[in-house]
Amino acid sequence: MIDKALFKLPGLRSKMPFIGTLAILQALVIIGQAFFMSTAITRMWHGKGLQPALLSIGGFALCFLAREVINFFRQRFLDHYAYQASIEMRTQLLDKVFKLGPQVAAEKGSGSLTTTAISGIEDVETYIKLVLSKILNMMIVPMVILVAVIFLDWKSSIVLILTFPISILFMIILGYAAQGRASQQYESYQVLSNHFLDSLRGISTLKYFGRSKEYANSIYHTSERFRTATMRTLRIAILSTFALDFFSTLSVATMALFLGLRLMDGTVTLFPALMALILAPEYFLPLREFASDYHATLNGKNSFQAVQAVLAMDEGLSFQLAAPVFWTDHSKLTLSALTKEYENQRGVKQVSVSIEGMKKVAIVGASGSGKSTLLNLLSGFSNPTSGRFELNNQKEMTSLNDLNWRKSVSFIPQNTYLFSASLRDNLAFYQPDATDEAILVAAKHAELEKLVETLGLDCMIGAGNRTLSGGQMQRIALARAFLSNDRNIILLDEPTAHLDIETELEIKENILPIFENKLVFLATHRLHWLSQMDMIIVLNEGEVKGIGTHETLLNESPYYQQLISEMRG
Ligand SMILES: Nc1ncnc2c1ncn2[C@@H]1O[C@H](COP(=O)(O)OP(=O)(O)OP(=O)(O)O)[C@@H](O)[C@H]1O
Repeated sequence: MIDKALFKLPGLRSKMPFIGTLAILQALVIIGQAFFMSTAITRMWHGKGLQPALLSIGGFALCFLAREVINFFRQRFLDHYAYQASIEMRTQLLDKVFKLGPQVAAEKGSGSLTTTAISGIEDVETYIKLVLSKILNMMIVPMVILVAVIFLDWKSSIVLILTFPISILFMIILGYAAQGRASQQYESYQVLSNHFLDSLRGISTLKYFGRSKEYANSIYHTSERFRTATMRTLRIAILSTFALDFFSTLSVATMALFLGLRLMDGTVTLFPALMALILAPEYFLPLREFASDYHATLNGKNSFQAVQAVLAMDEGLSFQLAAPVFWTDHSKLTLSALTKEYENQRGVKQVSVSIEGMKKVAIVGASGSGKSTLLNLLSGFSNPTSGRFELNNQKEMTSLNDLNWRKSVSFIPQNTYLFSASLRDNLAFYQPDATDEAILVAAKHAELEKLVETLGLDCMIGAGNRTLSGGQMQRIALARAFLSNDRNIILLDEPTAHLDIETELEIKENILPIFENKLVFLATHRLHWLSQMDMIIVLNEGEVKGIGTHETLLNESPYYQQLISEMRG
């Protein structure tokens, strides 16, 4: 029910004594309420009239008020603390997601991450409030009331002592069953979130191929699974509420029966009997209040664990760069036995290569040979499963997932992401302070002159705005790289894949001068790049099949010869 990691929340331990003290105070005013009410009734029962009872009624009203005031302040205090803690947790979560980079979205799913960061954190906020108020109340209030009942009438306290552990035991048994169901519910929620977001992203493709109805059905079935899982959890949660209500009512009734019999026997007087009876429902109240929010507690616990799981993810950094790297003729990057395994075991295996100075390195291989995987490792967007990087023979790193490294590279991925922003901001992505003149020069190099003329730099593009073709998007990615003066390491993943061969050759003329005085990694399927490269890494099923210049590989590597003839078509 309570996750131990919850106690590691900043400031929580120091707040516990205060909330515990409020729970004790609350128990005392409940006893006060019962005392004054029993006194008033007893006095009136003994025919002393209303006058002497008025003082006790006033005392009762005061205790009632004090109880409400304590509740109000405790609630405000908890609301404030839980809100602050959840904001802090959301900030940590987002920080961590940005530090981990795209690999966390690939691993957990963007939909699941988004729901964790939004509704998940809200569930955690409720969870913190519930744990701090209801669970603490459940541990303190019944005990204080029990002591009072023991003093009033120890025989009545036996009923309370016997039924409380039974109720708790019952709750634990149901709790285990509910936990399993709630975990299934949470898993199906994550699947639904990912499935929904993926379908939304691919909606135009689905529509284009006439498969949108099929997907609508698939989302319906996924949400049905989530609904069924939710209903199963709720069934157990409601069962536990019913069971607790039943046990507490039964024990209060049993106590009332025995007290009635003993009152008639004269073995107990009216005042202690009445006060013990008034206190009995209060004894069970914290337990019942907790049971009524049981479902929310389970949701909150699952969300809390999901957040903790992301926060505990390894950033894969054994060493952090102190500043962005400016690549020089003497800089050196060594990859040693670099391996990246996905669940399907593919990726890249044991890649070892050393690159020095302003080299232009091509990565070639058939589709699925691991080109993008290697570029993602070089960009720091994913962590290797094993192996290491060495920078300038001194800094050994288990991953390049380092903010300063990412600030050193321009990365042109296969699919360019356009931000919902102006054309200017999209072009100046790596160089936000670039002047309009510099932006226009970069746009010209990327053959985007006409587009800029037609739309203007202020035109909003990206999600929800003006859409661009695949080729135009890729040219924007190239213009971004052309504009980035401070980053002289460029990674390009099939940079011209969406362009027709004429445009590609035109842009190539502009790209080649920009490659000068830069370290370049270029993954490509196109033959015409290879003769202009200083080094070619040949991959086949994730393994290196050869490293060298175009000429040496042509003479020495039969696999490269075969690949080249396949590329020629
Ligand atoms: N996120 C991932 N999860 C699981 N497997 C993956 C993932 N990314 C790539 N793979 C697998 O790793 C292998 C290498 O993929 P990669 O995208 O690196 O190849 P590629 O040479 O760039 O292919 P292409 O030329 O088609 O872009 C493939 O078998 C692919 O299915």
